[in-house]
Amino acid sequence: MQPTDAKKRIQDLSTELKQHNYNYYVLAMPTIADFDFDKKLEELSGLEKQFPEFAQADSPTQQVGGEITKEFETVKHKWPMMSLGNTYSEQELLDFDQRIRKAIGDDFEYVCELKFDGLSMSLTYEQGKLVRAVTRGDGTKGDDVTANVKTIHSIPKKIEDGGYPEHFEIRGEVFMHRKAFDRLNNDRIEQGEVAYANPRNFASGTIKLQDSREVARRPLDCFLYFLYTDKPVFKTHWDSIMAVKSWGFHVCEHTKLCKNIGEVMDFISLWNDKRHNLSYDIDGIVLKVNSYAQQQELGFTAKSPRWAIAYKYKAQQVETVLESVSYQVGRTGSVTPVANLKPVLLAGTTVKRASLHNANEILRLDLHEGDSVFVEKGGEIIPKIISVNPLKRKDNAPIIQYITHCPECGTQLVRQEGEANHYCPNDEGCPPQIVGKMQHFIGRKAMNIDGLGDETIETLYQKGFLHHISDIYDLHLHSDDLKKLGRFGEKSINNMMDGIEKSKQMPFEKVLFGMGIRYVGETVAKKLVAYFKNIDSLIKANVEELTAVDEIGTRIAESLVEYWNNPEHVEQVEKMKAQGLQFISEEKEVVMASDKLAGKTFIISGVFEQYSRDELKDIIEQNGGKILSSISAKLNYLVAGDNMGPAKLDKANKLNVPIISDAELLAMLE
Ligand SMILES: NC(=O)c1ccc[n+]([C@@H]2O[C@H](COP(=O)([O-])OP(=O)(O)OC[C@H]3O[C@@H](n4cnc5c(N)ncnc54)[C@H](O)[C@@H]3O)[C@@H](O)[C@H]2O)c1
Ligand SMILES: [Zn+2]
Repeated sequence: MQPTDAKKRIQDLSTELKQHNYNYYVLAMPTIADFDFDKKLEELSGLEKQFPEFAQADSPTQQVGGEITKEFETVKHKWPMMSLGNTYSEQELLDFDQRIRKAIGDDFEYVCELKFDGLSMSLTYEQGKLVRAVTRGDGTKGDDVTANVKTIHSIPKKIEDGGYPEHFEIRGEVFMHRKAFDRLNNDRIEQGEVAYANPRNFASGTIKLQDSREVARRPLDCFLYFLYTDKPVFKTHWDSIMAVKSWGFHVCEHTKLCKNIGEVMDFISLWNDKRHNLSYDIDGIVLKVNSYAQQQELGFTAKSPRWAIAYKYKAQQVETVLESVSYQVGRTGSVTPVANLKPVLLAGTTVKRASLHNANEILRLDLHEGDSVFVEKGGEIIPKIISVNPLKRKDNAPIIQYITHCPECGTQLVRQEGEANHYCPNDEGCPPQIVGKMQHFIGRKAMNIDGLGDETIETLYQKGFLHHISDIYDLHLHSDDLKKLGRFGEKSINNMMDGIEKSKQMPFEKVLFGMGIRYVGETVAKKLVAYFKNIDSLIKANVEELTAVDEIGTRIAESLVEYWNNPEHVEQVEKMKAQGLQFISEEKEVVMASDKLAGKTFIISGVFEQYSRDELKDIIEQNGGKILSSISAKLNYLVAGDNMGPAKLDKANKLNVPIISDAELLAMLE
């Protein structure tokens, strides 16, 4: 390669890889397979060796890929959190073993561990108490996510028995079991939210949430695999890990002490098959030189220890033929293209379909009719088309054109600026949307109507009884016609009517969630109801007022405004009000406890140990205080808990707003 070309390639690769790092670590939404990422990184590393004059100081080859965020307090790591060298080749593993032998001789052992596919976490314990949890961040500094990590059950908040050092740091991988991922991700898809591609991304996205109560709802687990102490306590990694286990930490039972690289290879091939039976994802094996003294002799590179390496499994791939592309329309109108494939066996199951995600993905693949495609089942649960085999493309094969009109109702599809997905806007006339909305409404998490199921909804829609959610509450007017259908007995019709009647008592937040407005999931519905109290104020609210609510961003706000812009939706609400559904939150009667806070204004931010934010809000209001929606010079107090965003803190400081703790707030009432 010519120097000018090399210079350009190095620049391009660096820029591209930095963007991928951002997508992966910060957004938890990568757009490229790990294998391709690693290949590009390897190419960059090779070029930098050949042309060191063009290597950038902040090259992705020299730094851990993550970043610290603005949302959490930044903490400097006492011991840097590094990456691991990695390889996909057994030959390179043997080379690694040779290098070690050259440096320290033949007398050493390896500890082999599974390489859990999650995110690394550093936990600090003092006197046996968990005092801090910090993400890897950029390797030197990380985000303080203690409040969120405290919700993980398998991490001890306090160690019971003695025998542990007074101060220690322990590191491990936070991850989500596949079952929990499937369940929660399906909920997201149902609510029209962006789905996560795999459990790793879900875990990583979860740890960075601002609301610890939401984190607590998403079950995470953690395996520990490094111990750091000020004074040396153990001689080997193995001994430290065994001790850690005896203190009550979760250490993976498959960790194995290996005498030589041969035993390591056996471990690798054993887990190549067995990994599919684990309840969580691993993406490889980590081997670490066991003795601490030998680790010290070997030392570190800029980015990773020389005494450890990861062997990564290549995701299994097969080649098959694309038979057709079909399009599914979901309850929220979102259109998902699906590739129908010639059935093929992959990682133990027959694969017939693969998700194509959206129009961009079809473009990225440059997909043509009848193409031969490579399909992969990696961390992703749903198989994915990785690439096309251009050699097998038939001459004149037409390119796959994304549909312009809804396959279910013929309406022209829309695609909002900045969004990847197409939508069918005809939510009042598109069958899967109409039926899907009603099924969502009666579902367990929404109105939970007994005596009415998904199939009945489908039938009643087809027979012309149901079109809108509100029609459910008119069904009692048609019980004779229902009997005539011959499908339902008297008893089941009575049950149905009972269930429908009872559901009128369901609280406003369930009704709002049940309406199935795009991006308004359970939590969002609760927040909106707590803030606006009744549907009329919610309908009137503009984007600015909506985003003043804790955790409501512009995407949700715009979706709501757009929804209420349709007069049919407002009419529906009026009809359901008349039918007796709840559109006002049951006001907790404010019993004034005192007027000690009269005339004072407050904002509550962050996470508190003893109270939820709502509880603190009640306390303030019951004592005559007022809650404001944004920080201004008018604000009297900012009540700050853990993990408050630094931007808020900054603003409060600039405006000289006093910052108080929950304890100080309570002291004002004494
Ligand atoms: N697809 C993308 O866009 C994209 C972008 C950036 C990074 N990546 C992927 O991430 C990898 C780089 O990430 P990395 O720097 O975290 O390195 P890594 O994942 O290759 O290895 C280091 C990490 O492994 C984890 N780990 C799991 N089990 C472990 C164990 N038993 N012992 C020690 N550590 C263990 C730790 O979190 C540690 O930080 C790349 O290999 C790449 O595949 C992908
Ligand atoms: Zn449609």
